[in-house]
Amino acid sequence: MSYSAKIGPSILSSDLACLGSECVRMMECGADYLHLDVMDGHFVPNITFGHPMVECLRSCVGPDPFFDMHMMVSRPEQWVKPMAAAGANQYTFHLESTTNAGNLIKEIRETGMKVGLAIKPGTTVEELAPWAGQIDMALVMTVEPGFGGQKFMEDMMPKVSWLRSQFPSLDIEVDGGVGPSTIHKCAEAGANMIVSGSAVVSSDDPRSVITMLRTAVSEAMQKRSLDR
Ligand SMILES: O=C(CO)[C@@H](O)[C@H](O)COP(=O)(O)O
Ligand SMILES: [Fe+2]
Repeated sequence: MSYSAKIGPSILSSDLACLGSECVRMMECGADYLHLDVMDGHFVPNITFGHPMVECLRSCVGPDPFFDMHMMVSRPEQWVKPMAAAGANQYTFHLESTTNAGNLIKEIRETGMKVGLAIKPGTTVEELAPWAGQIDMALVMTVEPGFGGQKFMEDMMPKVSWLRSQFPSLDIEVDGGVGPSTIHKCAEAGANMIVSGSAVVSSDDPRSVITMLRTAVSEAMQKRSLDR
């Protein structure tokens, strides 16, 4: 097993006027990485921020925190180089947003960033499967992308279980409505990278929530390895 349990707060739910200090706070509370949601108002019905903000966040937090860019945009090809230059570490694009995933994967790799591939709830995991050998991470959305604070879609868990059974060492991320009450489903299905927005950011004790989420994933991983 080459993957590990990692918790990445989504800062979309934080006070957007204080994004830099919110990123620092999340890292101080034990986050393993930061999940940055980029929305263009076209691929999804909401707008967030782009590479100039990412560049500012990078200067604010320093070189170490890993930035997982969740690119909810219609033309993901357009932002690969700007995001790499701004300090992004992983470029996670949506399979639904491109007609040439193979070329995009190559372009992302050429910048030195890692490659993430996301699917919306209506996209089957079989459509993602042909690319699984070429990516670093698969993101199974557990809400319709666009907004934080939505209800977790448990019916996405068979996608995660299937991916884990087919690709035992792939990083598998879940995103949307994940928190203490839904983490066990994700962990049992085999997700190891956990995005959590409102449950972490709005908590009075984000450190405890992050620790709880990581423990749930680690215990499920241990159980899977004993069962084998
Ligand atoms: O990409 C998205 C939404 O489109 C997510 O990253 C959410 O921002 C996560 O927030 P919660 O659902 O955990 O509150
Ligand atoms: Fe996201």
